[in-house]
Amino acid sequence: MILLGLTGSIGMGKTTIGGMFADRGVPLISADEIVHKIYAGRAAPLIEAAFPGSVIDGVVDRDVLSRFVLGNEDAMKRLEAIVHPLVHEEREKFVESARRDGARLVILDIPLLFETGGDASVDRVLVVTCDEAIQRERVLARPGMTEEKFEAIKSRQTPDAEKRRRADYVIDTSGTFADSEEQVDQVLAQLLAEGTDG
Ligand SMILES: CC(C)(COP(=O)(O)OP(=O)(O)OC[C@H]1O[C@@H](n2cnc3c(N)ncnc32)[C@H](O)[C@@H]1O)[C@@H](O)C(=O)NCCC(=O)NCCS
Ligand SMILES: Nc1ncnc2c1ncn2[C@@H]1O[C@H](COP(=O)(O)OP(=O)(O)OP(=O)(O)O)[C@@H](O)[C@H]1O
Repeated sequence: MILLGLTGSIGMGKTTIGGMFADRGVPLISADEIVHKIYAGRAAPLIEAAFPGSVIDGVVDRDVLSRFVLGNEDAMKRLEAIVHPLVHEEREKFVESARRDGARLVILDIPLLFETGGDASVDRVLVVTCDEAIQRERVLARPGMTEEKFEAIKSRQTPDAEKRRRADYVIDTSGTFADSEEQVDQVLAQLLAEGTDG
């Protein structure tokens, strides 16, 4: 079974590209989705204890939490120390179950793959990229996004050019959705051919 790490900087299209692989039947688990799930569950009491007032009705409020951590490196590190081990556990469970099901390929969508050294525990890395101007336009169009928030997030992410250098596969989402679908088909064909070679 090939473990493919999927990553890319904010707004470059990880989630969209991951969805295209999932549409083609590839099992995929997303770190962001795990975070959403545990913020409504077992992470909530731990986060409330560390960042009082950040949990509302049992669910982590991401806007409140952002105000604690964005631009505050110490606070962000404390948050990550709570969240990342739980994410890791959930991901391991998923990979084991895909292995039991006989999957040939599993995709792990991990925004911070390089930043957390996760690239060492996957077999191949796919980086999703796009033109910087398109990235900015997409991200600033999101509700609640500000220039400061965008810069704070970007400053904690490995630069796109470095990600591309370290990738085994690159998909560029600057074009149309059809262009992206075509690149997904090409990468998938290469991966499955590799898997057959043993
Ligand atoms: C800071 C939080 C509250 C902001 O939530 P919000 O819903 O506004 O944004 P969202 O989660 O969609 O993230 C927006 C962008 O920031 C990136 N990002 C998220 N956390 C981090 C981080 N710790 N360091 C760098 N970039 C990050 C995401 O990958 C994405 O590109 C949230 O991202 C969070 O709780 N992060 C800590 C957990 C974490 O490390 N998650 C990353 C995947 S494990
Ligand atoms: N050709 C394309 N391929 C993929 N996405 C595209 C394309 N054209 C426009 N988009 C848009 O770009 C946006 C990419 O956002 P997406 O959520 O996939 O990025 P992301 O990298 O997962 O972001 P984040 O890091 O914040 O989680 C989506 O709104 C998508 O509709």
